[in-house]
Amino acid sequence: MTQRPETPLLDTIQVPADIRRLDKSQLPQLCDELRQEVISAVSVTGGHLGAGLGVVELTVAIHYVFDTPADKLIWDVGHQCYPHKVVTGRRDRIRTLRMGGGLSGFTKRSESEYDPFGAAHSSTSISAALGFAIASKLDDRPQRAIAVIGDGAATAGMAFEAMNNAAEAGSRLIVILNDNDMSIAPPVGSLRNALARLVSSNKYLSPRKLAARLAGHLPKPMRNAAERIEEYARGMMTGGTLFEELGFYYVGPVDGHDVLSLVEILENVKESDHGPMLIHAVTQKGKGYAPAESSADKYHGVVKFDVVTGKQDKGPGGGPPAYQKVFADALIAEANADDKIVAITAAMPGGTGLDLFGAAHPTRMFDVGIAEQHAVTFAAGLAADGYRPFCAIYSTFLQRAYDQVVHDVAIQNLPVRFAMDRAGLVGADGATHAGSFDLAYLCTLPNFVVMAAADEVELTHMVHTMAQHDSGPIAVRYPRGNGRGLPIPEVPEKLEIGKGRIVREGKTVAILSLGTRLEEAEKAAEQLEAMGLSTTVADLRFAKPLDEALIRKLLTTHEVAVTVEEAAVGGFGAHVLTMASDEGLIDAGLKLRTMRLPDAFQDQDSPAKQYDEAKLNAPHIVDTVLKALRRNSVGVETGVSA
Ligand SMILES: Cc1ncc(C[n+]2csc(CCOP(=O)(O)OP(=O)(O)O)c2C)c(N)n1
Ligand SMILES: CC(=O)[C@@H](O)[C@H](O)COP(=O)(O)O
Ligand SMILES: [Mg+2]
Repeated sequence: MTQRPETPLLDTIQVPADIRRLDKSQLPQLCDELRQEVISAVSVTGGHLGAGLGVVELTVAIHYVFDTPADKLIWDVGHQCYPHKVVTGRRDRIRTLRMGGGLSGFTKRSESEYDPFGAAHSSTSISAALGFAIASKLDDRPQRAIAVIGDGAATAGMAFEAMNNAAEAGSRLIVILNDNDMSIAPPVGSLRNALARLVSSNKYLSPRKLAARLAGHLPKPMRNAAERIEEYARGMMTGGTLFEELGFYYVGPVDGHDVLSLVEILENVKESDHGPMLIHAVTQKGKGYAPAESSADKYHGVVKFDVVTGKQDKGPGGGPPAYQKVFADALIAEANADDKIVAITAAMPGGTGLDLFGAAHPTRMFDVGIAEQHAVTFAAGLAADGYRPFCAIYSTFLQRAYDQVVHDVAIQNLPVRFAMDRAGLVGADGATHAGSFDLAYLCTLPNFVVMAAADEVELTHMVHTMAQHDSGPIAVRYPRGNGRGLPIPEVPEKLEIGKGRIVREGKTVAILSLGTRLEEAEKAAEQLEAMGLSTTVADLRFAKPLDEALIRKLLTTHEVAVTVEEAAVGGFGAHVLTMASDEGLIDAGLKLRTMRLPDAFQDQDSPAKQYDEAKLNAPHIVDTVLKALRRNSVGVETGVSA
């Protein structure tokens, strides 16, 4: 059991008002204790550690200076919010982080009044904060909105869309740029270089110097030419010109770990009336925990670990490979044989496996930063000019680029390949990261081919098939986690587009599976056979185009047909139903049922528990069949239909 740290001062803190009652001189000790508490908690829960350690001082300083929850504090992504949760009435539950029934791993409105806005997908904080700031302005309330956005999240277009509008908010909007020179991987692009120049070419701004500047600073409209020259000179010197031109008063760079200096700077900022302020805080991801500070990823995401050694409990190892590795290995093999294959990630090289691809083909891997919309249209441009781009974006994050998928890829019928990892339910990250909707949002698009891999062998075949598919857009989905331990074929098959496969022959019941629910479908078939119900299991492989011949055969030769998919309504099952209805296949009394994710956002839990809750495992498949056949749980006729 991890020894809990001694935290005598933190023990006196329930909510931020308790922090505000402290003497300023006590804040450094509070930060130390808060940091130890976060390390201890995450060592037993796992989760996001590095980002939170980097904002301990910012958390304490912001809550000390601003009147939260009246002043709205919005954390971008929200993965760094654990220190915030400890000091906002949730310390007693902090060791339930990301567990079923426990605290969310991100900020969440339903969890606390101190979480005015939910997060998890990045780059939303300034837009949301602007909403609160304008509401406060319209109501003539004094409340401010403070957005804390990381240097990675700041690379997304949405952040600039919000900054472009920020002037509206006047002094009610404060943006704190938390610059730790890290995304999940090292950050990329020109903004990163601009920030690095800014930090390297300037000493930290002192509270006294800031106060002098603010005192001497005239409101923009009154500013004369001299003032403007001074501002540009300052901007050039400080590099804040970019933000100044976007309408912010740039304050920085400041030391994001000097809590007393932060407090004074924030107090200056709070009193200023110079319009939207952008404070450039320089921090260190993983700050204060040596194993995190010294690791390449700064312990961005960790499993349970030993606090003393930092050693993570990753299990015995040697099990089946993660799907992202299977994907990467397959793509590397294709790229070895075809120099037109390129790969694109939106700041997720490790999670997608493209870090492996980049090691093998460094000139053909592109990390565009947190910029999914750009990634898709960038891929479309490459495809339009004869390349074979593989856009590897998690299912949930691809949602952000849907118009680019429709407008730039589908309508133009460009051969962009989409590798959608984390399809289906993802466990600890909860509803914001579930890949529930990609079948619904892609299968409705003309020209698209949409596949779902049932296991690692199928994924290998599908990557090969995608590499050969030049006639239009094609996507494959596969889940978070590891394969079934099946041998990966040396020579992958090129699958016939739109053709599924029978994996088990039967007569009475047909289970039409799409994706990795196949394993549960096969278990269900065993259970049904034991009740005397002969069961066929098919892996349809393609959600679009459907294997209509196979579906027609199954639906006209079995009494019951059940579709199963790890996706929300509107995907595979819906399209099978549409086909069955169009062809009158359900007119003659066929019992057809679709099994899919519930019409609900499921909170975090283990994937197994989530799929049980979603009624998408073997017992529920059996139950669906028995109810359709009006049989009880042991398969005996009851005459009662479901
Ligand atoms: C739209 C979107 N794309 C990708 C991610 C995955 N992601 C989570 S945190 C992160 C890096 C964020 O970097 P930064 O904003 O600098 O925060 P830090 O972790 O450095 O504190 C990424 C890419 C996401 N949450 N949302
Ligand atoms: C906070 C965030 O969005 C990422 O860190 C995400 O949690 C990664 O998900 P995986 O752990 O499935 O790669
Ligand atoms: Mg960062």
